[in-house]
Amino acid sequence: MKKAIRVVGAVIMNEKEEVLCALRSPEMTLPNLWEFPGGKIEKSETPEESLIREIKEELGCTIQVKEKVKEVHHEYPSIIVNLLTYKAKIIDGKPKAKEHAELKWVPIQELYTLDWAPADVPTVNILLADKINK
Ligand SMILES: Nc1nc2c([nH]c(=O)n2[C@H]2C[C@H](O)[C@@H](COP(=O)(O)OP(=O)(O)OP(=O)(O)O)O2)c(=O)[nH]1
Repeated sequence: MKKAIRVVGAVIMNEKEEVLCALRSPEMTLPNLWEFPGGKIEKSETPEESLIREIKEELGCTIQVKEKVKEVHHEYPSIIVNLLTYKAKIIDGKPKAKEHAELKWVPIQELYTLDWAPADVPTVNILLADKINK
């Protein structure tokens, strides 16, 4: 049976309504695909606590976690990922790519131009739809 993991991802937005997108490095699983920075939820943590910890580890900054965007159940060839995404904003520090190949701020309407990890596509679609309906 495939292993299932619970993962959180941060939709970090700035005052220009750009989203901080992170490129997975060639050495990671799902190499060279864009994702929302974050990672696996540890047993003792709430999703919000995991997200704050992961962002500190991966980007070296502190975030405030806001509302949930989407919960996605995605089956990859060797693993099942339950991805929870939350909106977030940076409250301390400047993001640096400690583990990712690249970070970039992308306007919401251009998010579809990136090559996303498949589990992230529903969240991208919600962000795009919200932008269009505003
Ligand atoms: N952090 C994050 N992971 C995602 C996203 N979308 C997606 O499918 N994933 C997958 C990639 C990984 O298999 C898993 C996240 O675990 P992780 O971030 O702790 O994994 P990792 O790359 O450090 O470790 P590994 O899986 O390479 O062993 O979820 C996303 O938007 N953010």
